[in-house]
Amino acid sequence: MIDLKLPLTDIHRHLDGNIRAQTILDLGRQFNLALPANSLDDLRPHVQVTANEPDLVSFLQKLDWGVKVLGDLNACRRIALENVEDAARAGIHYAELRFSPGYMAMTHNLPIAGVVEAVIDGVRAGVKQYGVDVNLIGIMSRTFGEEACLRELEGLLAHRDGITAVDLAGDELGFPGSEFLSHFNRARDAGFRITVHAGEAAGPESIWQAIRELGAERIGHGVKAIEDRALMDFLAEQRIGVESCLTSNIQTSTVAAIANHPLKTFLQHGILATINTDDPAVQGIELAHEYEHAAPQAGLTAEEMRQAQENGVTIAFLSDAEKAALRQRVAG
Ligand SMILES: O=c1[nH]cnc2c1ncn2[C@@H]1O[C@H](CO)[C@@H](O)[C@H]1O
Ligand SMILES: [Zn+2]
Repeated sequence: MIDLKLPLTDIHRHLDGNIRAQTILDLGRQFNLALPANSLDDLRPHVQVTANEPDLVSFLQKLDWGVKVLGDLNACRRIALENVEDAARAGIHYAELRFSPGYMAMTHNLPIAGVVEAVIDGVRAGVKQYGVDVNLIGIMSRTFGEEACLRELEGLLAHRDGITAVDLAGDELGFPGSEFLSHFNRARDAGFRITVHAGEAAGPESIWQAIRELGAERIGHGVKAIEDRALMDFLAEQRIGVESCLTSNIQTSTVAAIANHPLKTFLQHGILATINTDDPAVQGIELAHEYEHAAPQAGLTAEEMRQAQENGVTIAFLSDAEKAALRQRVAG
């Protein structure tokens, strides 16, 4: 259940994992691309999870059509704007939208820095139009290797002022964090905040690595921390935030059954864990579903959900003044 007196945040939400099926059809037509289907109903199984996937990498393939239709920078701007509209419709007050500019640029060989600029521009227009607060997180997609990630980082650095943080996402098992030390050194030198997808496909050692070697202040998913008591203590003591995404973890087969999701244990352990979507359009869910269905099924009490909602403001990549303003705006 969502506490209407508190700000509603979604701080783990992939902009390029939330491209509307209708927009994929529109852009496919606009750029004359052969799509796997020509109607919404027929397209849906190609771009949305219909049954749980066997693993993370299979799940991630569902995002591919969304970026394959990004035929020019205007298309990137469009999906950024629509993402802000979607966040507003979901009742979100503050969103951190993340995107992988190299992944978006890949199919049509778009300039990566141009993609970053177009996303920033579309989000700015959306913020004005829909009144949601948004910060952007730039993703380096580990799936495509070190050099591709370096090009993403450079595109993000070219628009440093429009980007709040950087993240590492994609195939965690195939591309361990240890391959990206220099990327994160540069990102930290540039003053970016740091969050890393870790402990989703790989084990607790991947979370330790993200914190100690990449400088992660927050962890995306972090599910496998449940296997390491010392790590859970460390996350709580050091106030390292955990961005939980309940339905996503079921759909990627990271967690076998929702009743066994570790979020409740994390909260009981005093970890600053939060409730987020991940890739709403691909998953076929919105944030309300996570609070109203997934979280109760994961065994959270109303008080634990309230705590998770509160944690969303606490660990947001905002200044103390911005957090206070956000609370004030919602409390009215
Ligand atoms: O749940 C997830 N875990 C790991 N990586 C993800 C997840 N969802 C999306 N991406 C990755 O993020 C980039 C697009 O923003 C892509 O690299 C996509 O594979
Ligand atoms: Zn994610």
